[in-house]
Amino acid sequence: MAGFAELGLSSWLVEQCRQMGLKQPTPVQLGCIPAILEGRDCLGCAKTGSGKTAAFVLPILQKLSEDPYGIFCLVLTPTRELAYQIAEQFRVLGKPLGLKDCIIVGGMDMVAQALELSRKPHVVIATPGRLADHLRSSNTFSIKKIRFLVMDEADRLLEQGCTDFTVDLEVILAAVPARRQTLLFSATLTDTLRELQGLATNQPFFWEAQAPVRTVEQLDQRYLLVPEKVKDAYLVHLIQNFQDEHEDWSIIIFTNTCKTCQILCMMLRKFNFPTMALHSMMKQKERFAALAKFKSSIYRILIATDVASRGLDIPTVQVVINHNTPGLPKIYIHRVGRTARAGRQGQAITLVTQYDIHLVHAIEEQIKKKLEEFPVEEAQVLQILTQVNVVRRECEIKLEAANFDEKKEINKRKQMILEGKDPDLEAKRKAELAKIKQKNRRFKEKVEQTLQRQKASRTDRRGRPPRARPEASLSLAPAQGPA
Ligand SMILES: Nc1ncnc2c1ncn2[C@@H]1O[C@H](COP(=O)(O)OP(=O)(O)OP(=O)(O)O)[C@@H](O)[C@H]1O
Repeated sequence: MAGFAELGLSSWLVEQCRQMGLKQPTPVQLGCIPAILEGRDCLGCAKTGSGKTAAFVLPILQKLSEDPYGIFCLVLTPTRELAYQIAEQFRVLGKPLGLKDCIIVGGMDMVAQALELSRKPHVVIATPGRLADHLRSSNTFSIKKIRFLVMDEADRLLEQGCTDFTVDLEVILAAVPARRQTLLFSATLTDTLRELQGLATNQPFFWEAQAPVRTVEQLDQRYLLVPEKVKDAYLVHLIQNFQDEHEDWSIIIFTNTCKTCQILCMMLRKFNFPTMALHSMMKQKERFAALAKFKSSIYRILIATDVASRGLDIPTVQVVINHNTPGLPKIYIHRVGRTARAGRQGQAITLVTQYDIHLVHAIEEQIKKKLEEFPVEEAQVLQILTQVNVVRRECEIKLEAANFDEKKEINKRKQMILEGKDPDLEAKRKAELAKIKQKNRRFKEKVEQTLQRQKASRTDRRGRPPRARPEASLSLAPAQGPA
């Protein structure tokens, strides 16, 4: 098998790889590095934990060493934590170059960032929102001459999820040169391939790992069917067992909302589990601190929203627990990909309620693998059920007293103001929309009731004696429809 040197990388980079413990290139590196060195655009789709970051960092560093200037490369990524992680890889592998990097993410001091940008770093690693803010408000730096534009987790950057990057990306794409190399990477590129291909037009090279299953082989994937009301007792039971059976352990638990994340963190701490929370309602400094404490194993459990589901590389994580079944298979793929990375073993357990079974089927269909049931002694769970529910309720009350929802509302308003929207006007629009929806729903219900009655009356006329129907006068007159 070809080594890093055979891919066309210079000896100093091969030495950097050796020092970092990267002995042989992974398949995505084997495929993409030569194409990028040739000057082609690249779309790299490979499983989680397969070394996609080095697949773009190494050839960029090589090109930078041949013609060093700033700003040479711009890397966009959807989350702040991921930006820091990518910067770290650039720094370590690019040390002999004296690489200057600059991280531009939200939640950090904008003035300090502007100053750093004006010093022409070689590589800028940014989340789209904050970089677009700088482009709108400052003319002390330029990305007009960049050679490389990288979009890590490219499908997330382009999809219109709860954080929509479209407007910010427009600002950024208008500021970069047309003549550039564009590199797009993700474990789930294929879903948005058509949109992505519009960005990579320079002899694009597409690399996709050929594998029957979309998740890694070393990952043991389980589900646990639990009634909604006893979910938390199962969670506590799972963690307790894992703690009892392993000496060196780390778990990431994913939840669907910031509030659940916060409540569960408080609850697990009451049971003396060393837990840190990570979600978007936390201050950025707290987010970094939480992650650092988890990475250094001071805390063994990280309970997070999907802000941590993509890209984070924490080799010690042995288990991922999905407290809720992800609504999209692609979110599942990224979440469970936080374990079993770089050839290591790992386990993923998804808590499934009776309402989520269809979601599990969708996941299985996408990943092309059946999840197996995780065996649990129900009697043991029942023993702690009341205690867990009482503790959870206490935590909920405590959080309510701390005005968590109110803070969320304030944060939302701040965000709207930053986006140039009027929060009161938005609230009014939302309320009007809700009213119209409610009116529509009522109208639909009335129509359905009327149709049912008409059907019943036809059946009656065909044989049975007619029943008294006082409300049968309801008609389908248009006046009853929504305005
Ligand atoms: N050639 C290699 N040999 C051994 N380990 C490697 C190699 N390349 C990268 N790694 C290691 O593999 C781990 C995962 O790499 P990386 O974070 O780049 O994965 P990824 O493919 O970007 O995953 P995700 O899709 O989750 O973002 C890292 O710890 C990295 O140091």
